[in-house]
Amino acid sequence: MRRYGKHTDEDDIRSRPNRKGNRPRTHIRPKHEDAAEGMVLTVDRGRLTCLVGDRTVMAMKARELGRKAAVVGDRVAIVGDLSGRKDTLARIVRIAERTSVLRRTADDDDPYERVVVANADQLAVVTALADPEPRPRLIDRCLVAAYDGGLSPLLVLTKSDLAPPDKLLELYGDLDIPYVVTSRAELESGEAADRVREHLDGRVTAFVGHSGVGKTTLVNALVPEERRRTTGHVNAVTGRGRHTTTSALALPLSGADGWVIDTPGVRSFGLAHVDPSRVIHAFPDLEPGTEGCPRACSHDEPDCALDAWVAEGNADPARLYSLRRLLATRERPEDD
Ligand SMILES: Nc1nc2c(ncn2[C@@H]2O[C@H](COP(=O)(O)OP(=O)(O)OP(=O)(O)O)[C@@H](O)[C@H]2O)c(=O)[nH]1
Ligand SMILES: [Zn+2]
Repeated sequence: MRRYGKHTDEDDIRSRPNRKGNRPRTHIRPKHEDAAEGMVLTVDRGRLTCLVGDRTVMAMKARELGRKAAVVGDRVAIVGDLSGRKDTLARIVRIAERTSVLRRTADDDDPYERVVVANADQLAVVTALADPEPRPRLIDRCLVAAYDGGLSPLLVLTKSDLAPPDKLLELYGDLDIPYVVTSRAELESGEAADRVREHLDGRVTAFVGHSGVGKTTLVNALVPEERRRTTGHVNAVTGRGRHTTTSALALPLSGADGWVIDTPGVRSFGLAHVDPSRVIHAFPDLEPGTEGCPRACSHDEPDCALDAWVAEGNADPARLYSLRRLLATRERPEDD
């Protein structure tokens, strides 16, 4: 587990202007040097379920954190009652700097981004090949969110017993995204879980998908039996029914080292927050070609230097085409 930058939050506090001219509060504020490290597993109405060592501890955010919200996957410093006993409530006093952030906006006009998951290494985009029909635009939007937030994408194509994956795979071929195709028979034999697991070992993977694609079925095959989720079933971690939570939920991977973060089914994935310059980091073969771009280039406009640079033979035109297709998902309405 990563160490915490001890002074991050204290520095914020110190630099805050002392408007009322009274005693600076920093002198009386405890530094919490004895705080334990934990990871946020789920959030429900301001209550955060955290893993501290091998204990599950309920906590709330300390007032000194201000408006900064802790989300699933956050590494936190936690003080107070860490016994994990019923009806105890610890306090989260620091949130460590995040290595990645999966963000979404409720829709494209919504200026407020929500961090859905912190510190995930990978985003598994689960898509059914049929029933429901694949929605490439939604996949593209998830990929943009992954690239923007610093997660590497993984495509999981389910229900190959109902339709072949070829067309969809062709669409993503130039993006070089790792993928797994699964069927009902492979789910039943355990082979589906085994093949997906190979991509998850040693990593924290957030799973997203439209409702009905088989995400729950798959996640259940990847986590210990007592952690499995079913509709209407009470969740072992939160003690609440599945439908009462809108938060993501981190679950330990069984049979390998890693975490599976299940997220609520998405219908849309707002991208108002996306910065094209962060997306292009995921295209290292194209990035050098942006040197001649105008400032704050969207890389999807007439002055973009990438066209000429690619035409000179510096990179594969198919890659630029794929990048543009992804970037364009930010400008079009979501459901088509
Ligand atoms: N034919 C077929 N059906 C599958 C497969 N995987 C899952 N299903 C079925 O698809 C339906 C939806 O699966 P869920 O796992 O509940 O889907 P979900 O993505 O979690 O959807 P929500 O629960 O609505 O979020 C269920 O009836 C599953 O049995 C598959 O590989 N092939
Ligand atoms: Zn450009």
